[in-house]
Amino acid sequence: MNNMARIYFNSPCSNSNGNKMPPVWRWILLAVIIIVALSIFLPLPHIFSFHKSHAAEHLQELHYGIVIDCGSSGSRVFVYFWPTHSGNPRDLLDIQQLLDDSGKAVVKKVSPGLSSFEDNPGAASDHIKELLLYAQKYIPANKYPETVLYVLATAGMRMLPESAQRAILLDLRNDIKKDFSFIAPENHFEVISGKQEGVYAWIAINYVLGRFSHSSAGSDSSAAPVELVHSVEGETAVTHTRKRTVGIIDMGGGSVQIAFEVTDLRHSKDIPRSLLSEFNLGCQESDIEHTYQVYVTTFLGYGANSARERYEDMLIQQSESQTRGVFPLRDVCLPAGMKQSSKNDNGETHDFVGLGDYEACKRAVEPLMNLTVPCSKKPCSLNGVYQPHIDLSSEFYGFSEFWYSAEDVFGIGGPYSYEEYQSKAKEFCSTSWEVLSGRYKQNLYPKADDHRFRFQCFKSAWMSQVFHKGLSFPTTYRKFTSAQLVNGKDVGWTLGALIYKTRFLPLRDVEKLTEQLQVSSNWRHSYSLDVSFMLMACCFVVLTAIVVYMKWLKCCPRRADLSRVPSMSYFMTDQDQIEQGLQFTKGQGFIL
Ligand SMILES: Nc1nc2c(ncn2[C@@H]2O[C@H](COP(=O)(O)OP(=O)(O)OP(=O)(O)O)[C@@H](O)[C@H]2O)c(=O)[nH]1
Repeated sequence: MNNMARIYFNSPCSNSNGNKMPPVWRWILLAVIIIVALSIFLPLPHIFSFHKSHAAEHLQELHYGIVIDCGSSGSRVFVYFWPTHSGNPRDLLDIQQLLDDSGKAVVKKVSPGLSSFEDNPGAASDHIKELLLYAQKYIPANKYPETVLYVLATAGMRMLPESAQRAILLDLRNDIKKDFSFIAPENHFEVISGKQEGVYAWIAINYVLGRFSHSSAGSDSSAAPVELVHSVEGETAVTHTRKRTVGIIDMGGGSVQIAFEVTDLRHSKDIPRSLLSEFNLGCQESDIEHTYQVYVTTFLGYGANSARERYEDMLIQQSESQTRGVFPLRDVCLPAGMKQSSKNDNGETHDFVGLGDYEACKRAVEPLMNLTVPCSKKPCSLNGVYQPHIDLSSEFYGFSEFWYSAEDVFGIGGPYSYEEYQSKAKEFCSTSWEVLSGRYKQNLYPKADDHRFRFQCFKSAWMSQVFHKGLSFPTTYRKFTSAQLVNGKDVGWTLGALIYKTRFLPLRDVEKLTEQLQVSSNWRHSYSLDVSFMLMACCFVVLTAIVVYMKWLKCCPRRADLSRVPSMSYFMTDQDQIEQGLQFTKGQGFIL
């Protein structure tokens, strides 16, 4: 006690005047005012931040989808993901391809194609399971039950008799659900039509290029030219503007698809309904902004591998009629000196020897395009099928064979130039097989597998003829790009299939957002009432406090008097006094 200083707080009113407002009440009054003020202003940011963080959490939740493309040359699995939809009906789902830790797309291919299980359909599911086991490693296990799975087969399966298709699909439907918990009802396993395949490829590229986006945001999308679209709403013709879409040509192993938007109803009237596809990518029924009319057609048997088979059959037939079966057959579409043995559908083996003549090859494959088939309505493309005039100011993208044929061996994938392509192809075909195979062994063509390399000469001639002679693109056309990835994203038709098949998913989020907006506007209304009430209460409390304080002041001594009264006293030891040199009387306080 001796060595310590004690501090006393003396109220100015705690004198001997008989105070009517004890200090404790003053503090209570102050506390009430502070509490009332805090209760009004503190919840605002808190409530808003709660709403914001809740919404952010909701949007960050990821959803997954798996699509397996069962093509004629093999089956390939793709994994996609998307965050919860924004709830804005103008937005489509933001579907992205899943990448692994090294930034590579999660994709796996198994060969041969699903159609090769024609005689053993019970083994088809094992083939697909291998792909699913791979894909599911990249998806969080708790998401399996809400992950959608589509197994979609194309040209290879289309070429099988229906009974064989059914047997294979049945095996998949029965077996896959036993081992995997993905969402995969029966209709998620199907053989899609060529038209669907074309439309899906068209959707995929336009989606990735941002051509379906109706906002001006996004670098590529904002650079897209604007198109006037004439359509009909009810009885009236309307015109609206939106981004110009690009056309596609997709050449697989078995079939070829071409699809492009028809933006003028006057032209679409000329197009047979079977060649026109109208669809709405929006989640709401009368969504004109997302409704597109696309000319789409498919040519089964016009894919590069099927065309090669037809070509070999044609050579065999010609040789049988002309040379009475002299073998090996001389083949202008194989590199000079290359020998090739092929088995036909009857199990017969035929030998071919390459002559390496690219121009002669182009002429030789022409009859396979069936350009002389009567054309009931002009103009026609392959096989007598009507094709409206193509607007050459619009862009086209070429997929699959168009990409592999240009890129794998020639290294010129991307913007297409007729002259460059022809010169590369001519040079390749005419180079002797001995030289070419030497280069191949030195790994100078790392992207090309053995099959691609052997048939590159044929495939490049076929691709060129289909593009220019069959589909009538002039050799001067400069707006064609072969592509596999665009903006780093895979633009295969599987992405388009998922976009199309999940187009109604946002509906739930659109409804949820509308409800939330409703609730939040109600909440804001009731909250503003609360705030008004609280403010009035606060004013009342403050006014009362002022009145009480004024009354209390009257009972207090004047400030001048108070100045003589010690407000805070130190009680110090003798030692303290000496050390601080203060004038101090023992036991008496001093004014601070
Ligand atoms: N370099 C390379 N070539 C490929 C690849 N995938 C397929 N090809 C080749 O491209 C050709 C066409 O293959 P896809 O585009 O997969 O066609 P598909 O799905 O088998 O055929 P469709 O059933 O007609 O759609 C095949 O003959 C293959 O030789 C690949 O990943 N890399």
